[in-house]
Amino acid sequence: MTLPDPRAARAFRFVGRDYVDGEVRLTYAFDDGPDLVERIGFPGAPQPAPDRRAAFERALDLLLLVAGVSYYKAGIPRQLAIEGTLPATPTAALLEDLYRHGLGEFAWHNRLDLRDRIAFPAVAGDGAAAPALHLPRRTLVPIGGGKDSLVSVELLKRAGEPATAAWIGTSPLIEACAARTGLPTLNITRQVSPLLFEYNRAGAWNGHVPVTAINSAILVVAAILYGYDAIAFSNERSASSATLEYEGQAVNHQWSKSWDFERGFGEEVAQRIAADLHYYSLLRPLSELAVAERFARESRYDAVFSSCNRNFRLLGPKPADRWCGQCPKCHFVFLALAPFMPKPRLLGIFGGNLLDQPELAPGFDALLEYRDHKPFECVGEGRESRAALAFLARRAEWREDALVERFTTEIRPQLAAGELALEPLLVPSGEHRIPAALTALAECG
Ligand SMILES: CC(=O)N[C@H]1[C@@H](OP(=O)(O)OP(=O)(O)OC[C@H]2O[C@@H](n3ccc(=O)[nH]c3=O)[C@H](O)[C@@H]2O)O[C@H](CO)[C@@H](O)[C@@H]1O[C@H](C)C(=O)N[C@@H](C)C(=O)N[C@@H](CCC(=O)O)C(=O)O
Ligand SMILES: Nc1ncnc2c1ncn2[C@@H]1O[C@H](COP(=O)(O)OP(=O)(O)OP(=O)(O)O)[C@@H](O)[C@H]1O
Repeated sequence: MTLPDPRAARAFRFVGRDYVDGEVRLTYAFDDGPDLVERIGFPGAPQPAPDRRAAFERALDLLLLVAGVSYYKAGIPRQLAIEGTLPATPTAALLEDLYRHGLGEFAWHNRLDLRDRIAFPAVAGDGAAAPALHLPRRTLVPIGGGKDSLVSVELLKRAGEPATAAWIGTSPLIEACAARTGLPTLNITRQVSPLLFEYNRAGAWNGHVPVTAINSAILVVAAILYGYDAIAFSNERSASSATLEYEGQAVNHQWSKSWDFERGFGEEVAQRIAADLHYYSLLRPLSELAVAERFARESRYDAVFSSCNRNFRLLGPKPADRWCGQCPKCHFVFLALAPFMPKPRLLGIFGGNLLDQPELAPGFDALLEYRDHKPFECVGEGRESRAALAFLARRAEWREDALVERFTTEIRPQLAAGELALEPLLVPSGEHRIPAALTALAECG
């Protein structure tokens, strides 16, 4: 059968969603083309309690609309057709923000302008405020296999908060981290429609999607199904900074990890799904360096964690080792941990010294925003990388390594000395939604 070209479609249809035997099915289509069906599996096949049924239905509606971003991007038609319940006006505004900003990197790479293209049909008015569901006091803590969520896990353990380590997908690496936390675990499966991959192979539009928003909407469904009153992500302050500016617009690879998304999504959940379900990020006041400093305080996860996103591909090859050593994430995490860890421990984790490999200079330059923009990856701000390298340049055990020496001789003379201090970047700051009982622990460690 010849596949229709989604780029020629007039409409993207949110066809519907259902929940049967522990599986959510989300269905989409371009015009009258074949259904794209995403499947999300909730182990134990729970049924929502009768008094949570209405909230569950609203959470499914939100998930359908949020997860549609993966499929919409294949064609980006002007018309969005919702065949189930239309969202309230504020929800439509949240979705427009998500699709525009969350697809910002996608649009930049494909030289597309999405600004006037995305409008969600909506019902007027705010709708009724969501009631409280009397959810049990316990937290779902999503884990991604990297350092950030493991810092959150340890904070929640120290605070004595009942928590479950939850992850989406079938990564053995995340599973090993989850087991290492010692917390109860919850593994939610997710199967992206195979038809999307066929569209991709046939030349559909493709690029980055705001995956944290998708994971967030899945976890809202899980919180109502299993009974949790909090979802604690591990998105740091630095995630709100743009990757680059283009025609006056900020393009942020990590947009759905940003404070703007967290605030909007958290309010949406509390106002329209369940008044007592709290969505927040426990690391929001921290920079990437501050998170790295906390992670370095204990070695419990050294042998299992990895921040290298090449491990988490759905298709295609994965690296032979937990750290590929070649990608921006490997470079940044090595650099961010170096000021806070004994060198032999860090080299043991990565299986080598990335700062003593001259061929990696272009990768580190991009992190410093030297002759390049920050990479499209989950990495800290340029000033964090510059401060970390300036710190290492003063340390006897690091200063003779090729890329540290190059920084000292070639790059540092071009930088203002006053902007290279590490300590100010470790100070918590900025807005957050952390519950009062946890704020002091999150901010002071
Ligand atoms: C693992 C990864 O980084 N993948 C990115 C990569 O995808 P690639 O084409 O190399 O392969 P697959 O991951 O196997 O995906 C195959 C195609 O499937 C589609 N797709 C996948 C997942 C999904 O949720 N929706 C989808 O539509 C897509 O068409 C894929 O081509 O490059 C893609 C294009 O730039 C990225 O979109 C893939 O990123 C994944 C969605 C992903 O999970 N990435 C996270 C590791 C990630 O980037 N996290 C960000 C958070 C950003 C945010 O705002 O949430 C971060 O840590 O900064
Ligand atoms: N597969 C997943 N399932 C559930 N949550 C995830 C998944 N992947 C990432 N996350 C969550 O999304 C947020 C952003 O992910 P991110 O990759 O920045 O964090 P991380 O893996 O904990 O740390 P690192 O930055 O070192 O990779 C974190 O809260 C993380 O737990």
